[in-house]
Amino acid sequence: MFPLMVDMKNKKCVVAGGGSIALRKVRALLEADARITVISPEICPELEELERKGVIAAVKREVTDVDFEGAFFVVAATNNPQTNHTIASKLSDRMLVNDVSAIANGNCHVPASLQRGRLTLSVSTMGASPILARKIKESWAQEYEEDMEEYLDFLFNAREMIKKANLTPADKKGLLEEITDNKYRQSSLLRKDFQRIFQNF
Ligand SMILES: C[C@@]1(CC(=O)O)c2cc3[nH]c(cc4nc(cc5[nH]c(cc(n2)[C@H]1CCC(=O)O)[C@@](C)(CC(=O)O)[C@@H]5CCC(=O)O)C(CC(=O)O)=C4CCC(=O)O)c(CCC(=O)O)c3CC(=O)O
Ligand SMILES: NC(=O)C1=CN([C@@H]2O[C@H](COP(=O)(O)OP(=O)(O)OC[C@H]3O[C@@H](n4cnc5c(N)ncnc54)[C@H](O)[C@@H]3O)[C@@H](O)[C@H]2O)C=CC1
Repeated sequence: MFPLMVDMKNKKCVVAGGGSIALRKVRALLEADARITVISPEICPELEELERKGVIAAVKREVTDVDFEGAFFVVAATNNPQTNHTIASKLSDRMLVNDVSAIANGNCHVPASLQRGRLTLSVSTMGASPILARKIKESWAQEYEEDMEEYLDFLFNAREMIKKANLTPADKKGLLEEITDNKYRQSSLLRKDFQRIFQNF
């Protein structure tokens, strides 16, 4: 397995199944601005609501092979493991496929993830214990609170300025190291000072 961040923006994603697990994957995909179609004979009220709002497309019937044409990512999330397996085995050589009922069938799976602006923390247990993955994520949530968002924006902007500055590579490296010191995470005053000093550089 190879951990990778994938740009899902406007990518065609097909979710087979309309239950609680399909809903969880759809919500995560919406965070990534994916273009989602849910196909399932029964569709839970929350997914129906998303369809009504025009946020996703939904088709009320069993999946067929043509539904997956041109898809970038497929989630096999029906409550029939055999159906999920059939979908995954047909598609996993051609596109990204996540079989929610068996890790070995697809070619990717969804880790537990925590987002703080530009910071993403993800953990997979390779299916050994999704609950442990969730608990690790929850412990990170204590350690990395909402303030990380602003700090990451600072790091991004400061790094852009450092990269463009007329400095030696060694000095740039020193500054890039310096801004990751915890004091900059803790003090917005120090962050502002750093940026002000650098702007006049
Ligand atoms: C392989 C994988 C495929 C995939 O879904 O991509 C997979 C597979 C399976 N999960 C099952 C069960 C549960 N999964 C959860 C929860 C989560 N599952 C997630 C991911 C993954 N689950 C992938 C591996 C990731 C990894 O190992 O790290 C999380 C991290 C992310 C997410 O789903 O978005 C999310 C935490 C959400 C969060 O972040 O808070 C809970 C607990 C709960 O719901 O609270 C239970 C019940 C307890 C239990 O069974 O352990 C079953 C048995 C189904 C059955 O009994 O029929 C299978 C199938 C099998 O066992 O092969
Ligand atoms: N990966 C994960 O995190 C977890 C995975 N699971 C697995 O996910 C499966 C689904 O769980 P839930 O969403 O809770 O089940 P659910 O019973 O709420 O929903 C299943 C959905 O699949 C649809 N469906 C059935 N046959 C279909 C077909 N041929 N084509 C399209 N849609 C079809 C049903 O209409 C229903 O909407 C479980 O059977 C289990 O194996 C369960 C818990 C966690």
